[in-house]
Amino acid sequence: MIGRLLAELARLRNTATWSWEGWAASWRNEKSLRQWFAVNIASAALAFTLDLTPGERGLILALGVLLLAAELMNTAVEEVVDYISTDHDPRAKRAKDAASAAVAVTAIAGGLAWLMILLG
Ligand SMILES: Nc1ncnc2c1ncn2[C@@H]1O[C@H](COP(=O)(O)OP(=O)(O)OP(=O)(O)O)[C@@H](O)[C@H]1O
Repeated sequence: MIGRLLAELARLRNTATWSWEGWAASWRNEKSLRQWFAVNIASAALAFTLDLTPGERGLILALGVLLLAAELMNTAVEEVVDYISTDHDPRAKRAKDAASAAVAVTAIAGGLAWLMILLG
């Protein structure tokens, strides 16, 4: 029982370490992630400055974090595609463009939430 618990804790620690390594590598190599992070800071600052309800603040913060997650997935897709081949191929384009569109759609969700909150 204790052995299984320790193994599970070690697995969790590894998962956290690898996630941190993924974040750190993406932060170093992806300008877009750093830009979206800056947008998130500005958006969060505004959410805490304006007179919003806790639910509205929560929605803005959660959508901001989801945007960072989408950007990380976009980075993952780009890395995998380039790892498989850097040859030009319509499938590579579709994969990269779909991942990029996922970021755009998530950003639109955040923009819509802000619009609805501000327009009431
Ligand atoms: N191997 C490939 N085959 C076909 N099209 C590709 C390939 N690699 C990239 N593209 C396309 O070329 C365009 C630019 O892609 P690229 O990966 O250079 O973008 P990027 O400017 O580096 O993107 P980001 O700023 O998100 O990192 C996109 O439409 C992408 O789908």
